Amino acid sequence: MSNTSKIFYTKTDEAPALATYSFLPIVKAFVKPSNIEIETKDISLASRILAVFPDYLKPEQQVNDALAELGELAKKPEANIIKLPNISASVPQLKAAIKELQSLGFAIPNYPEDIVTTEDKNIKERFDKVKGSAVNPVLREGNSDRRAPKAVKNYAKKNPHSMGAWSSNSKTHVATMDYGDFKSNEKSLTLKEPTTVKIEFVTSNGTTSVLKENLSLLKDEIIDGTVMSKKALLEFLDAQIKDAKNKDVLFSLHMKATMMKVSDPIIFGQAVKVFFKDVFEKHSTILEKIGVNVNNGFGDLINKIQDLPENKKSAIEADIKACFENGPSLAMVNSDKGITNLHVPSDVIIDASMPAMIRTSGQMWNADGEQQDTKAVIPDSSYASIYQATINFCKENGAFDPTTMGTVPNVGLMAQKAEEYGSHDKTFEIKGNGAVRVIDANGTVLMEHQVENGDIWRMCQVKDAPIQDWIKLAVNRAKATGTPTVFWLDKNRAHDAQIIEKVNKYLPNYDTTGLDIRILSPYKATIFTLKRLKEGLDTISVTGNVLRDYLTDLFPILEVGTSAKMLSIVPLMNGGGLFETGAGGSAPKHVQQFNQEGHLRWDSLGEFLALAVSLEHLGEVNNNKKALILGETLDDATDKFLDNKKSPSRKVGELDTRGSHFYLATYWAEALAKQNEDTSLKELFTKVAKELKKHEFEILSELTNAQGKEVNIGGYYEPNEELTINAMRPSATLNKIIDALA
Ligand SMILES: NC(=O)C1=CN([C@@H]2O[C@H](COP(=O)(O)OP(=O)(O)OC[C@H]3O[C@@H](n4cnc5c(N)ncnc54)[C@H](OP(=O)(O)O)[C@@H]3O)[C@@H](O)[C@H]2O)C=CC1
Ligand SMILES: O=C(O)CCC(=O)C(=O)O
Ligand SMILES: [Mg+2]
Repeated sequence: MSNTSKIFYTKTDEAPALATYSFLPIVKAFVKPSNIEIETKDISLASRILAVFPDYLKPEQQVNDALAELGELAKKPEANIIKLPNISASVPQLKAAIKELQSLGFAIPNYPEDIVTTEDKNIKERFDKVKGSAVNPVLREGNSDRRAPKAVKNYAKKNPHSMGAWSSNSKTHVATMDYGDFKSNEKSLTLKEPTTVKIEFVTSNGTTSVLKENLSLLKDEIIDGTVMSKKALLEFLDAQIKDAKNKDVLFSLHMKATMMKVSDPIIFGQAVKVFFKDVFEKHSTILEKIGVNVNNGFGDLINKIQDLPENKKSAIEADIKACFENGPSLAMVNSDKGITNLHVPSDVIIDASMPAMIRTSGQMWNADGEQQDTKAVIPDSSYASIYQATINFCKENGAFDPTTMGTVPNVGLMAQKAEEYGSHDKTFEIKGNGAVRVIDANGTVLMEHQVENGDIWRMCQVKDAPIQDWIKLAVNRAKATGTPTVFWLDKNRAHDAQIIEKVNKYLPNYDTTGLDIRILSPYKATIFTLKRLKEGLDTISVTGNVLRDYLTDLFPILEVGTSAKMLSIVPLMNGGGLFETGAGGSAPKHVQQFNQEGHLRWDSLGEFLALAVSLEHLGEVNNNKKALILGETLDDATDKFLDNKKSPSRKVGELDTRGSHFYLATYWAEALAKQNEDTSLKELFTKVAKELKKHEFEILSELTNAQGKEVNIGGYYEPNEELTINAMRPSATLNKIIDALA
């Protein structure tokens, strides 16, 4: 079969991976009679680790590099990829996955703590390919169009999720730097000609080292360079820790250590060191000796001191305790288990963590498991103002009301590793004092920053073709909806000023008569958008890559309760389609509940929406009528699914993900039975719908019986296939109907 009638479906991690074991057999069975093939590509963390170590594995254990294959496919017109959320692994997660794989007999090496030999270096380089956000940037060969579909909005209006009330006396606030950070030090320019640059570090005594060379840049590409001053950062963190104590609010740090996998773990580590300053000052020698790496969080210290002799360990523990007693209270990730905001850099990820706080009356959880006002520390000031503006708005106006509020779709500049989210291979922790220079092929210094030991210097890029595509997408969405459209760009920020020039250059290429398109700074755009939002009015946000990420969690979480219900389309620049399932992540908390109680609360609405647009794309590109019918009927089924409230419940014993899939299948079959455009599909699915309906009670009781007990699927990162299938497909009656179709 040619690729043209093929949809690629990703196997990922955690909750969406579990859901796939239940949902994918249904999908495969429903599309098979129309000769549409679904091919699974395993891009889970475990599979990606195995893919980089073929030489360490037995031949039968080796796996293809499915991510690289999909990355190539994304550049071709025939691409039709459904992408579920995956783990962007922090180092603690990587280590846990490695340990699990080793225990299953895969002889992969350990993550090297210290780089001594060339082999260590080689191993670390391979793991670095897997670390952090290593999947999405590879597949995102297009810009992003994320919005809440009408049916989802209407559902939320009729069935509002809970929203914590806001008090005008709330002490919650955002703390961000006002000098020395990435925003303040940014320099930016647009290249007039193509060139190749190198990045050099020249120490104050004149020694030069090359940080990166042979970086090819295109004509009209925008590049930025900037630096986060370590000195300024430490001063800021120290002041905020004291201020949190004085104001009696929780101290919380909100970073994107997964996507910004070089800079943000370092900043996270600095926060750990400042918070536990006395511990690190008093015990520096021993902590260094046992290899504590604060970039992996406070949890790394706790883990590593476990092996110390009892007297040394208890001395350190006593000083930790003193830091807790003398410092402000820390926001908690899990109060019962004593896991703080500073334990693991991937536990609190800003795009989801700030909206969760705003939805919860601006509060986070303290060590006693109670809600408390919070200082949200976001060191770099590039985007922090949008959260402060939202917090101010909630203090003045109270919480948003999901039954009346408008919606904020997003058009995001994302293609080809745009902006900060593509900067990790050009981010460096500077060792010494001196200057960092970007030098072009003619030897001209394009940019230069004075730096000090420990500063973080980085360069970002964004090519012209993605910017043009992004502006076109924004105009298309504005035209399709007639909704006011705001480019969130700050003329006083170096990078944004360059982008604004391009917007002003390319926008006149379109007929924008009657459209309301404006450019506002992120802070002003937030206020403009929030006022309208409260009045029930919609506003399209057109943003760079970081705000795409932040806003497509912030607004959906406020509007519809979760970003998992977003339609999330990436029209690939070469004509293909990448369909992301929602805008959220892989919900590790859902796996905890599933393991403990056999109840999975993962809502697959994002998968339903993505599959429908994927089928529609397949139908349009290939003139495949059956695919179009499957897509349309799936949308009808999703509407009915929402109307009948068949989303998973949070409570064990009630309908969970598996039961929700049964209902979706039933409604999809019914919609196929009802349509009159294709008689063979009509006949076939009339029978399927009848069977599903007839056995509803039996199927539901089989699914409910599988709940209420611990579930062991033989692994977390690499669960056992058979155990997982059994756990996720526990209804023999349902399986029989689906398998007969397949
Ligand atoms: N596109 C991608 O590949 C993305 C991947 N990630 C990765 O996901 C992991 C977790 O990130 P995190 O910041 O915790 O964010 P998540 O979005 O995964 O989870 C936060 C919370 O959102 C709610 N939620 C998310 N998805 C669903 C869903 N389908 N149904 C119901 N509720 C949902 C859950 O709330 P509740 O617990 O209240 O039910 C969940 O605990 C990380 O490894 C991160 O790197 C993150 C973002 C995008
Ligand atoms: O790739 C990642 O790590 C996160 C992606 C994300 O949060 C998003 O696209 O919204
Ligand atoms: Mg996100």
